[in-house]
Amino acid sequence: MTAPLAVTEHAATIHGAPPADMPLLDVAELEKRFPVSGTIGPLGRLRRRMKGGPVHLPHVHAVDDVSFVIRKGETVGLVGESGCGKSTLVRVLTRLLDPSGGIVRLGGRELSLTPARRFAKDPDRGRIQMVFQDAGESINPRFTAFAAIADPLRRLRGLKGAALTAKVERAADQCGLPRALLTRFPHQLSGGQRARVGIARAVAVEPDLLVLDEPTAALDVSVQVVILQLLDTLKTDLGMSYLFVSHDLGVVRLICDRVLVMYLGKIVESGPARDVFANPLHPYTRALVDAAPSLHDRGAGRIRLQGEPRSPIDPDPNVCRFYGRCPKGTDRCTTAMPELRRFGDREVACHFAEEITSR
Ligand SMILES: Nc1ncnc2c1ncn2[C@@H]1O[C@H](COP(=O)(O)OP(=O)(O)OP(=O)(O)O)[C@@H](O)[C@H]1O
Repeated sequence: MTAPLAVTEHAATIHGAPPADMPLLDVAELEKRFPVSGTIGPLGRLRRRMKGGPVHLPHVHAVDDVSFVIRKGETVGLVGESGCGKSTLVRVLTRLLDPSGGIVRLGGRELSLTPARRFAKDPDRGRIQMVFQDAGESINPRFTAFAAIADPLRRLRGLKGAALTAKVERAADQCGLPRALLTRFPHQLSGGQRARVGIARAVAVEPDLLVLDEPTAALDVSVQVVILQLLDTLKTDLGMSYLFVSHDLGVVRLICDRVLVMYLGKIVESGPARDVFANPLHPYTRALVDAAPSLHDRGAGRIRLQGEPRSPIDPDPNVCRFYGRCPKGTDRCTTAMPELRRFGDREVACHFAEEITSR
């Protein structure tokens, strides 16, 4: 297992010389806001400004001041309820979306300086690849398995002819996809085979970092196990790092070195996955662990907690996002947003973390 690296260590790489042991991925103060639909648009904003009216428009703060690092060879889990911002975060990291602020640095290169549209054709595009939840939906239905795997090799590596075929076949072999299936379309493949195509397509261009957005959620439990084993083998054989997004805390505890717990756009706790789940320090992580389906109920659905989350639209910067749902909440939580603080190899954003750690 890779040694843990705390969330705030990124600071050393933002200001001053990069350390010798530079993280593979360095995310600093990342923000992504979406305008609330039905708002007035750029022209309306201009009109309001000319009339001297308010120009601020409401925004969903989907990712709010998020910082973390991933080291070479590490598997980092990302967990949190639906709507906490996991998909938005990974879409910004993989440069499918532009951030509203902050830095994404991969192997020292600041990816966030390149607009998403331009990055799609960038030679470094292949260094960070994504595997989506449902390969059946993310693969073009008119592409055979061969064409799906060949597509990024053509676009990003400029391969064609025999060299292209050799790379596609190699990726299929690595992912346990029989070559005879390469001529089939997605609807002619089983869920597990489609998942293998999605993974082969991502690893064919030899990325440094694979971002897996619930890669097994659409699969039967028995197939999930086989795909997780495949991912484990590939990681060792190809020397990749993983960011693994999942609702399944059992799987995250099993395969991840570290975990990031996200709530309403913010990281509220991070640390070694086993320790975080065995002894959660943030009341939200505790609630998540308590609400997680047992082994018998695996696949029973997403975790749902009691109570309504606060609104993600222009949240009050002085109020803890978990206030209102938190059993520990007091007036203090409504006047000062708790910052992430370090406790050994853990980081926790709660005013009462000392109380919890000293139990
Ligand atoms: N294009 C968009 N426009 C406006 N709001 C958006 C957009 N995409 C996401 N959001 C909002 O951003 C917040 C985070 O959504 P996101 O899909 O990232 O959460 P999630 O944790 O990935 O959820 P799930 O696990 O259900 O996929 C939500 O409040 C969502 O409604």
